[in-house]
Amino acid sequence: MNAITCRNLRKTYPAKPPVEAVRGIDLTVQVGECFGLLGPNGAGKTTTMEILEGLLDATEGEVEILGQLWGRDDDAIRQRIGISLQETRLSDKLTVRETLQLFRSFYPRGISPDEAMERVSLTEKSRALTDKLSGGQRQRLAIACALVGDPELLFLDEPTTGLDPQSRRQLWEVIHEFRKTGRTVMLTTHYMDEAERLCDRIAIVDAGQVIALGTPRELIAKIGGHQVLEFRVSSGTSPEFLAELEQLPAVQHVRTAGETISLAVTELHTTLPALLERLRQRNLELVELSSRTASLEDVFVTLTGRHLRDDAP
Ligand SMILES: Nc1ncnc2c1ncn2[C@@H]1O[C@H](COP(=O)(O)OP(=O)(O)OP(=O)(O)O)[C@@H](O)[C@H]1O
Repeated sequence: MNAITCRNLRKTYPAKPPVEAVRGIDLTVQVGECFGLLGPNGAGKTTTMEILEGLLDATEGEVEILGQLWGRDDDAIRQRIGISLQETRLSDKLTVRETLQLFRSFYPRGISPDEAMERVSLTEKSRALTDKLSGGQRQRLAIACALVGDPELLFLDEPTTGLDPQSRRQLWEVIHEFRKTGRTVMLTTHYMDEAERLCDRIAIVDAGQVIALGTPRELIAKIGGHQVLEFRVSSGTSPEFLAELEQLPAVQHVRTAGETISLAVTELHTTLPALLERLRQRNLELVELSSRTASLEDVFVTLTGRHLRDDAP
């Protein structure tokens, strides 16, 4: 049995012109996996998640959750999943404990509100009204609400968007603890570090389609180079020079962003001396040079020519 199976998922929003938000997505998520949908704003991640969560009807396609079908076994599925939406509206008239008691009342079985608070480290705030919580605490409460029914499968839509680094790490820890019990997590994010850190497998989504699927390592291996060499030269570059770079040993891809040139390389120690020699022959002065390990951001940029986040350099 898989935790999630969907076939040929499509969603077209009625608008003028209609918006094809999801354009034929097939996914299989195994029990115990943490699976991530990674993609830029508007890629169709939330739409896909909401269909998988049973909150939105697909235009086409079928979704099976833990061996049961949306449209046939809805009540049974709802007892087995927990959902944390991109934005959770909590009643500001309720305390943390009351909020969790309310959510607990929706499920015939589950964990106690106290245990849910404990799991997300909110015990000290049990009597605080929800509108007195910080952003990170509110988000942890939203996840506690998703955990209070003791779900087998947890859906998290952009769980850490807008949070400070410390709050993000706290949330990662909550997810990590949940997974220790062998349960499944499906999340969306546009933070590549989050996807790399949390997910066993990732589907990179762009314009309503999966453009790459695999473990973070497999995806990075797909672009050919595990290292990225970035540099700038003083006097600009020419198309001939860029073409020459592609011929350097161990270079898989050449990319430019403004004046910065990035080379995806398989063997840094082979490429670097050859690059320096080429610059010397062309009388080009190096102004900046750095190397780093390739990331999922590099995968996305290589596949689409765009960055995952609008504010990325
Ligand atoms: N109710 C709706 N009516 C019409 N278009 C919609 C509706 N909801 C979403 N869309 C459009 O569908 C596309 C996919 O949106 P979706 O929210 O699924 O993307 P996303 O990847 O989750 O992006 P984000 O990270 O910004 O949430 C976008 O072009 C969006 O504008």
